[in-house]
Amino acid sequence: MILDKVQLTQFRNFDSVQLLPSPTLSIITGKNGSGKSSLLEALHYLGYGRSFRTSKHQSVVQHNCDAFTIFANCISEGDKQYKIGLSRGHGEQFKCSVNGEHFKRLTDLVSLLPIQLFTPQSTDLVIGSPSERRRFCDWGLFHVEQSYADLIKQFTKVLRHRNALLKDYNRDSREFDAGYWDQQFIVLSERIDALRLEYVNKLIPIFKETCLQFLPEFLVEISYYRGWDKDTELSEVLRRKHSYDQKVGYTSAGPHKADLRFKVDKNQAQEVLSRGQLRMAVAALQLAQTKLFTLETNRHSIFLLDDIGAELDADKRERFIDGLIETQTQVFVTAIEQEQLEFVNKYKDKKMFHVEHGSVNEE
Ligand SMILES: Nc1ncnc2c1ncn2[C@@H]1O[C@H](COP(=O)(O)OP(=O)(O)OP(=O)(O)O)[C@@H](O)[C@H]1O
Repeated sequence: MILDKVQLTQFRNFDSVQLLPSPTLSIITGKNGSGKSSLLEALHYLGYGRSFRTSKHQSVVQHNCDAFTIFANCISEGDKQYKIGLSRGHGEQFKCSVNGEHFKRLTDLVSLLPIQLFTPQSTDLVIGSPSERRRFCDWGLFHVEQSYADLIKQFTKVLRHRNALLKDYNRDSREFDAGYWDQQFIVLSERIDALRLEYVNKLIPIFKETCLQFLPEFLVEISYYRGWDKDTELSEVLRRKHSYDQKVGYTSAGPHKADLRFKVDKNQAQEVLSRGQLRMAVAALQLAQTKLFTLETNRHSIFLLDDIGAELDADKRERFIDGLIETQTQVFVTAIEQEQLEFVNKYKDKKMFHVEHGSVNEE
Protein backbone atom coordinates (compact mmCIF):
# COMPACT_ATOMS: atom_id res chain seq x y z
CA MET A 1 0.00 0.00 0.00
CA ILE A 2 1.27 3.48 -0.78
CA LEU A 3 0.00 6.92 0.09
CA ASP A 4 -1.29 8.87 -2.88
CA LYS A 5 -2.74 11.92 -1.15
CA VAL A 6 -2.69 13.14 2.44
CA GLN A 7 -4.74 16.01 3.86
CA LEU A 8 -4.39 17.38 7.37
CA THR A 9 -6.62 19.82 9.17
CA GLN A 10 -5.90 21.48 12.48
CA PHE A 11 -2.92 19.23 13.05
CA ARG A 12 -0.08 20.97 15.01
CA ASN A 13 0.87 24.15 13.10
CA PHE A 14 -1.03 23.09 9.95
CA ASP A 15 -4.44 24.65 9.61
CA SER A 16 -5.19 22.81 6.37
CA VAL A 17 -2.61 21.27 4.04
CA GLN A 18 -2.47 18.72 1.27
CA LEU A 19 0.48 16.56 0.24
CA LEU A 20 0.64 14.57 -3.00
CA PRO A 21 3.67 12.36 -2.30
CA SER A 22 5.87 10.47 -4.73
CA PRO A 23 5.28 6.70 -4.76
CA THR A 24 9.02 6.30 -4.12
CA LEU A 25 10.77 9.20 -2.42
CA SER A 26 9.38 12.42 -0.93
CA ILE A 27 11.83 14.88 0.57
CA ILE A 28 10.55 17.45 3.00
CA THR A 29 12.80 20.38 3.90
CA GLY A 30 12.25 23.45 6.03
CA LYS A 31 13.71 25.48 8.89
CA ASN A 32 13.58 24.43 12.53
CA GLY A 33 10.01 24.54 13.79
CA SER A 34 8.50 24.76 10.30
CA GLY A 35 6.51 21.51 10.69
CA LYS A 36 8.58 18.78 8.98
CA SER A 37 8.32 16.31 11.87
CA SER A 38 4.65 17.17 12.29
CA LEU A 39 4.01 15.97 8.75
CA LEU A 40 5.68 12.63 9.52
CA GLU A 41 3.82 12.53 12.83
CA ALA A 42 0.52 12.69 10.93
CA LEU A 43 1.59 9.78 8.69
CA HIS A 44 2.67 7.86 11.80
CA TYR A 45 -0.88 8.27 13.15
CA LEU A 46 -2.16 6.36 10.12
CA GLY A 47 0.13 3.41 10.85
CA TYR A 48 -0.05 3.31 14.65
CA GLY A 49 -2.98 5.44 15.80
CA ARG A 50 -0.59 7.53 17.87
CA SER A 51 2.20 10.08 17.69
CA PHE A 52 5.88 9.19 18.00
CA ARG A 53 6.50 12.34 20.05
CA THR A 54 3.77 12.42 22.67
CA SER A 55 1.20 10.15 24.24
CA LYS A 56 -1.19 13.11 24.62
CA HIS A 57 -3.41 13.31 21.57
CA GLN A 58 -4.61 16.77 22.62
CA SER A 59 -1.07 18.19 22.14
CA VAL A 60 -1.38 17.39 18.46
CA VAL A 61 -4.67 19.26 17.97
CA GLN A 62 -3.91 22.78 16.74
CA HIS A 63 -4.00 25.38 19.52
CA ASN A 64 -7.51 26.78 20.08
CA CYS A 65 -9.13 24.10 17.89
CA ASP A 66 -11.37 21.17 18.80
CA ALA A 67 -10.07 18.22 16.75
CA PHE A 68 -7.51 17.19 14.19
CA THR A 69 -8.32 15.24 11.04
CA ILE A 70 -6.06 13.17 8.82
CA PHE A 71 -7.35 11.96 5.52
CA ALA A 72 -5.36 9.69 3.20
CA ASN A 73 -5.98 8.25 -0.20
CA CYS A 74 -4.03 4.99 -0.50
CA ILE A 75 -3.46 2.59 -3.38
CA SER A 76 -2.94 -1.10 -2.76
CA GLU A 77 -0.69 -3.47 -4.73
CA GLY A 78 -3.76 -4.62 -6.69
CA ASP A 79 -4.54 -0.97 -7.58
CA LYS A 80 -7.46 -0.86 -5.16
CA GLN A 81 -8.15 2.55 -3.61
CA TYR A 82 -8.62 3.04 0.09
CA LYS A 83 -9.85 6.30 1.56
CA ILE A 84 -8.82 6.47 5.17
CA GLY A 85 -10.06 9.07 7.64
CA LEU A 86 -8.91 9.57 11.19
CA SER A 87 -9.90 12.29 13.63
CA ARG A 88 -9.65 12.92 17.31
CA GLY A 89 -10.87 15.77 19.47
CA HIS A 90 -10.31 16.78 23.08
CA GLY A 91 -11.65 14.11 25.43
CA GLU A 92 -13.03 12.04 22.55
CA GLN A 93 -12.29 8.59 21.19
CA PHE A 94 -10.81 8.18 17.71
CA LYS A 95 -13.18 8.35 14.81
CA CYS A 96 -11.86 6.31 11.93
CA SER A 97 -13.23 5.15 8.64
CA VAL A 98 -12.10 3.23 5.58
CA ASN A 99 -13.95 3.88 2.32
CA GLY A 100 -16.75 5.55 4.26
CA GLU A 101 -17.25 2.64 6.65
CA HIS A 102 -16.72 3.53 10.30
CA PHE A 103 -14.39 1.30 12.29
CA LYS A 104 -14.69 0.75 16.01
CA ARG A 105 -11.25 -0.75 16.48
CA LEU A 106 -8.20 1.29 15.57
CA THR A 107 -6.32 -2.00 14.92
CA ASP A 108 -8.50 -2.57 11.84
CA LEU A 109 -7.23 0.68 10.41
CA VAL A 110 -3.55 0.43 11.36
CA SER A 111 -3.22 -3.08 9.95
CA LEU A 112 -3.74 -1.58 6.48
CA LEU A 113 -0.65 0.60 6.52
CA PRO A 114 2.72 -0.93 7.43
CA ILE A 115 4.72 2.11 8.46
CA GLN A 116 8.18 2.24 10.04
CA LEU A 117 9.97 5.22 11.53
CA PHE A 118 13.62 6.19 11.98
CA THR A 119 14.46 9.27 14.06
CA PRO A 120 17.55 10.50 15.93
CA GLN A 121 16.05 8.74 19.00
CA SER A 122 15.89 5.37 17.25
CA THR A 123 19.04 4.11 18.98
CA ASP A 124 16.65 3.07 21.76
CA LEU A 125 15.91 0.06 19.60
CA VAL A 126 19.41 -1.24 20.38
CA ILE A 127 20.23 0.31 23.75
CA GLY A 128 16.74 0.89 25.22
CA SER A 129 14.58 -1.52 27.19
CA PRO A 130 13.59 -4.97 25.82
CA SER A 131 10.05 -3.67 25.25
CA GLU A 132 11.37 -1.58 22.32
CA ARG A 133 12.72 -4.71 20.64
CA ARG A 134 9.61 -6.76 21.40
CA ARG A 135 7.54 -4.02 19.75
CA PHE A 136 9.89 -4.14 16.76
CA CYS A 137 9.48 -7.91 16.37
CA ASP A 138 5.75 -7.71 16.93
CA TRP A 139 5.40 -5.06 14.20
CA GLY A 140 6.91 -7.52 11.72
CA LEU A 141 4.65 -10.36 12.85
CA PHE A 142 1.56 -8.18 13.08
CA HIS A 143 1.86 -7.21 9.42
CA VAL A 144 2.87 -10.67 8.18
CA GLU A 145 0.82 -13.06 10.33
CA GLN A 146 -2.87 -12.13 10.36
CA SER A 147 -3.77 -13.92 13.59
CA TYR A 148 -0.90 -12.40 15.57
CA ALA A 149 -2.73 -9.27 16.85
CA ASP A 150 -5.52 -11.42 18.31
CA LEU A 151 -3.02 -13.81 19.85
CA ILE A 152 -1.24 -10.93 21.63
CA LYS A 153 -4.58 -9.52 22.76
CA GLN A 154 -5.64 -12.85 24.28
CA PHE A 155 -2.25 -13.30 25.92
CA THR A 156 -2.34 -9.80 27.45
CA LYS A 157 -5.77 -10.53 28.94
CA VAL A 158 -4.60 -13.83 30.46
CA LEU A 159 -1.39 -12.25 31.80
CA ARG A 160 -3.39 -9.46 33.46
CA HIS A 161 -5.71 -11.96 35.07
CA ARG A 162 -2.83 -14.16 36.24
CA ASN A 163 -1.08 -11.11 37.77
CA ALA A 164 -4.29 -10.04 39.53
CA LEU A 165 -4.61 -13.56 41.06
CA LEU A 166 -0.96 -13.47 42.15
CA LYS A 167 -1.51 -10.13 43.88
CA ASP A 168 -4.54 -11.55 45.66
CA TYR A 169 -2.96 -14.93 46.40
CA ASN A 170 -2.77 -14.58 50.18
CA ARG A 171 -6.48 -13.76 50.45
CA ASP A 172 -7.79 -16.40 48.03
CA SER A 173 -5.53 -18.90 46.27
CA ARG A 174 -8.23 -21.31 45.01
CA GLU A 175 -8.70 -19.89 41.51
CA PHE A 176 -4.94 -19.67 40.94
CA ASP A 177 -4.24 -23.17 42.26
CA ALA A 178 -6.96 -24.69 40.05
CA GLY A 179 -4.42 -24.20 37.25
CA TYR A 180 -6.78 -23.02 34.48
CA TRP A 181 -5.02 -19.66 34.01
CA ASP A 182 -1.56 -21.24 33.99
CA GLN A 183 -2.69 -23.63 31.32
CA GLN A 184 -4.02 -20.75 29.17
CA PHE A 185 -0.85 -18.77 29.84
CA ILE A 186 1.37 -21.64 28.70
CA VAL A 187 -0.60 -22.42 25.53
CA LEU A 188 -0.60 -18.78 24.37
CA SER A 189 3.05 -18.22 25.41
CA GLU A 190 4.22 -21.18 23.38
CA ARG A 191 2.31 -20.02 20.31
CA ILE A 192 3.77 -16.52 20.55
CA ASP A 193 7.26 -17.92 21.11
CA ALA A 194 7.05 -20.24 18.09
CA LEU A 195 6.00 -17.37 15.80
CA ARG A 196 8.65 -15.00 17.15
CA LEU A 197 11.37 -17.62 16.87
CA GLU A 198 10.45 -18.37 13.28
CA TYR A 199 10.38 -14.64 12.49
CA VAL A 200 13.76 -13.90 14.08
CA ASN A 201 15.32 -16.90 12.33
CA LYS A 202 14.28 -15.41 9.00
CA LEU A 203 15.44 -11.92 10.02
CA ILE A 204 18.94 -12.86 11.23
CA PRO A 205 20.53 -13.78 7.86
CA ILE A 206 19.06 -10.66 6.19
CA PHE A 207 20.32 -8.52 9.07
CA LYS A 208 23.80 -10.05 8.87
CA GLU A 209 24.02 -9.30 5.16
CA THR A 210 22.74 -5.73 5.65
CA CYS A 211 25.24 -5.13 8.47
CA LEU A 212 28.08 -5.92 6.08
CA GLN A 213 27.13 -2.76 4.18
CA PHE A 214 26.58 -0.54 7.20
CA LEU A 215 29.06 -1.70 9.82
CA PRO A 216 31.57 -3.88 7.94
CA GLU A 217 34.27 -3.39 10.56
CA PHE A 218 32.22 -5.05 13.34
CA LEU A 219 30.77 -8.46 14.06
CA VAL A 220 27.16 -7.60 14.95
CA GLU A 221 25.05 -10.47 16.24
CA ILE A 222 21.47 -10.71 17.38
CA SER A 223 19.93 -13.57 19.27
CA TYR A 224 16.42 -14.23 20.47
CA TYR A 225 15.61 -14.65 24.18
CA ARG A 226 12.12 -16.08 24.55
CA GLY A 227 11.43 -14.70 28.04
CA TRP A 228 12.26 -17.85 29.99
CA ASP A 229 15.13 -20.33 30.12
CA LYS A 230 15.63 -22.03 26.76
CA ASP A 231 16.23 -25.49 28.25
CA THR A 232 13.28 -25.55 30.65
CA GLU A 233 9.57 -26.07 30.03
CA LEU A 234 7.49 -22.99 30.84
CA SER A 235 5.31 -24.99 33.26
CA GLU A 236 8.45 -25.87 35.24
CA VAL A 237 9.70 -22.25 35.18
CA LEU A 238 6.33 -21.03 36.50
CA ARG A 239 6.42 -23.65 39.24
CA ARG A 240 9.94 -22.67 40.31
CA LYS A 241 9.12 -18.97 40.26
CA HIS A 242 5.79 -19.28 42.01
CA SER A 243 6.79 -17.99 45.45
CA TYR A 244 8.82 -15.11 43.94
CA ASP A 245 5.96 -14.14 41.60
CA GLN A 246 3.51 -14.30 44.49
CA LYS A 247 5.76 -12.02 46.56
CA VAL A 248 6.16 -9.41 43.79
CA GLY A 249 2.58 -9.79 42.49
CA TYR A 250 3.35 -10.37 38.81
CA THR A 251 4.53 -13.05 36.38
CA SER A 252 8.29 -12.76 36.01
CA ALA A 253 8.78 -15.13 33.06
CA GLY A 254 7.02 -15.49 29.73
CA PRO A 255 6.90 -13.92 26.27
CA HIS A 256 6.23 -10.49 27.84
CA LYS A 257 9.90 -10.66 28.94
CA ALA A 258 11.29 -11.69 25.55
CA ASP A 259 14.16 -9.77 23.95
CA LEU A 260 16.35 -9.53 20.89
CA ARG A 261 19.85 -9.41 22.30
CA PHE A 262 22.57 -7.47 20.51
CA LYS A 263 26.26 -8.20 20.69
CA VAL A 264 28.95 -6.26 18.85
CA ASP A 265 32.32 -8.00 18.78
CA LYS A 266 30.91 -10.12 21.67
CA ASN A 267 30.27 -6.99 23.82
CA GLN A 268 27.26 -4.80 24.66
CA ALA A 269 26.59 -2.60 21.60
CA GLN A 270 26.82 0.69 23.54
CA GLU A 271 30.30 -0.21 24.83
CA VAL A 272 31.68 -0.60 21.34
CA LEU A 273 29.71 1.59 18.95
CA SER A 274 29.65 5.40 18.64
CA ARG A 275 26.24 7.14 18.52
CA GLY A 276 26.40 7.33 14.73
CA GLN A 277 27.34 3.67 14.54
CA LEU A 278 24.47 2.75 16.86
CA ARG A 279 22.18 4.52 14.42
CA MET A 280 23.69 2.48 11.62
CA ALA A 281 22.93 -0.71 13.55
CA VAL A 282 19.32 0.43 13.89
CA ALA A 283 19.19 1.37 10.20
CA ALA A 284 20.48 -2.11 9.29
CA LEU A 285 17.90 -3.76 11.54
CA GLN A 286 14.99 -1.74 10.15
CA LEU A 287 16.16 -2.20 6.60
CA ALA A 288 16.39 -5.97 7.21
CA GLN A 289 12.85 -5.92 8.54
CA THR A 290 11.65 -3.97 5.49
CA LYS A 291 13.30 -6.50 3.16
CA LEU A 292 11.73 -9.40 5.07
CA PHE A 293 8.31 -7.71 4.97
CA THR A 294 8.51 -7.34 1.18
CA LEU A 295 9.75 -10.91 0.74
CA GLU A 296 7.01 -12.40 2.91
CA THR A 297 4.04 -10.34 1.74
CA ASN A 298 4.90 -8.97 -1.70
CA ARG A 299 3.51 -5.68 -0.43
CA HIS A 300 4.98 -2.19 -0.22
CA SER A 301 5.64 -0.63 3.12
CA ILE A 302 6.15 3.00 4.07
CA PHE A 303 9.24 4.36 5.78
CA LEU A 304 9.53 7.70 7.58
CA LEU A 305 13.02 9.10 8.13
CA ASP A 306 13.01 12.12 10.40
CA ASP A 307 15.99 14.48 10.47
CA ILE A 308 18.20 12.29 8.31
CA GLY A 309 21.17 14.65 8.66
CA ALA A 310 21.52 14.04 12.40
CA GLU A 311 24.66 11.97 12.93
CA LEU A 312 24.53 9.93 9.75
CA ASP A 313 27.22 10.78 7.24
CA ALA A 314 26.29 11.34 3.60
CA ASP A 315 27.50 7.92 2.50
CA LYS A 316 25.31 6.11 5.08
CA ARG A 317 22.28 8.31 4.37
CA GLU A 318 22.57 7.35 0.73
CA ARG A 319 23.02 3.66 1.49
CA PHE A 320 19.97 3.64 3.77
CA ILE A 321 17.69 5.37 1.27
CA ASP A 322 19.04 3.26 -1.62
CA GLY A 323 18.29 0.08 0.35
CA LEU A 324 14.73 1.18 1.12
CA ILE A 325 14.01 2.20 -2.46
CA GLU A 326 15.39 -1.12 -3.75
CA THR A 327 12.69 -2.89 -1.70
CA GLN A 328 10.06 -0.66 -3.34
CA THR A 329 9.28 1.08 -0.09
CA GLN A 330 7.59 4.48 -0.18
CA VAL A 331 10.06 6.75 1.62
CA PHE A 332 9.48 10.11 3.31
CA VAL A 333 12.59 12.00 4.44
CA THR A 334 12.89 15.25 6.36
CA ALA A 335 16.00 17.43 6.45
CA ILE A 336 16.70 21.03 7.30
CA GLU A 337 18.53 21.72 4.06
CA GLN A 338 18.57 20.10 0.64
CA GLU A 339 22.38 20.08 0.78
CA GLN A 340 22.14 17.20 3.28
CA LEU A 341 20.64 15.11 0.50
CA GLU A 342 22.56 16.03 -2.64
CA PHE A 343 22.75 12.40 -3.72
CA VAL A 344 18.97 12.25 -4.26
CA ASN A 345 19.36 13.87 -7.69
CA LYS A 346 19.87 10.37 -9.06
CA TYR A 347 16.28 9.35 -8.22
CA LYS A 348 14.03 10.11 -11.18
CA ASP A 349 10.57 10.16 -9.66
CA LYS A 350 11.32 11.83 -6.33
CA LYS A 351 9.34 14.84 -5.16
CA MET A 352 10.70 17.72 -3.10
CA PHE A 353 8.53 19.69 -0.70
CA HIS A 354 9.29 22.80 1.30
CA VAL A 355 7.50 23.54 4.55
CA GLU A 356 7.10 27.16 5.64
CA HIS A 357 4.57 29.21 7.61
CA GLY A 358 2.14 26.29 7.98
CA SER A 359 2.07 25.46 4.28
CA VAL A 360 3.67 22.70 2.20
CA ASN A 361 4.80 23.54 -1.34
CA GLU A 362 6.12 21.16 -3.96
CA GLU A 363 9.33 22.45 -5.57
N1 LIG B 1 -0.76 21.95 18.92
C1 LIG B 1 -0.09 22.85 18.21
N2 LIG B 1 -0.73 23.87 17.58
C2 LIG B 1 -0.04 24.77 16.84
N3 LIG B 1 1.28 24.74 16.66
C3 LIG B 1 1.98 23.77 17.26
C4 LIG B 1 1.33 22.76 18.05
N4 LIG B 1 2.28 21.92 18.52
C5 LIG B 1 3.45 22.35 18.03
N5 LIG B 1 3.29 23.47 17.28
C6 LIG B 1 4.29 24.22 16.54
O1 LIG B 1 4.43 23.54 15.30
C7 LIG B 1 5.71 23.77 14.74
C8 LIG B 1 6.17 22.52 14.08
O2 LIG B 1 7.13 21.79 14.81
P1 LIG B 1 7.94 20.55 14.19
O3 LIG B 1 8.58 19.90 15.34
O4 LIG B 1 7.06 19.77 13.31
O5 LIG B 1 9.02 21.32 13.29
P2 LIG B 1 10.29 20.76 12.51
O6 LIG B 1 10.26 21.44 11.18
O7 LIG B 1 10.32 19.30 12.52
O8 LIG B 1 11.46 21.36 13.41
P3 LIG B 1 12.96 20.85 13.72
O9 LIG B 1 13.74 20.97 12.42
O10 LIG B 1 13.41 21.84 14.72
O11 LIG B 1 12.87 19.47 14.26
C9 LIG B 1 6.57 24.34 15.86
O12 LIG B 1 6.79 25.69 15.58
C10 LIG B 1 5.70 24.17 17.10
O13 LIG B 1 5.87 25.22 18.00
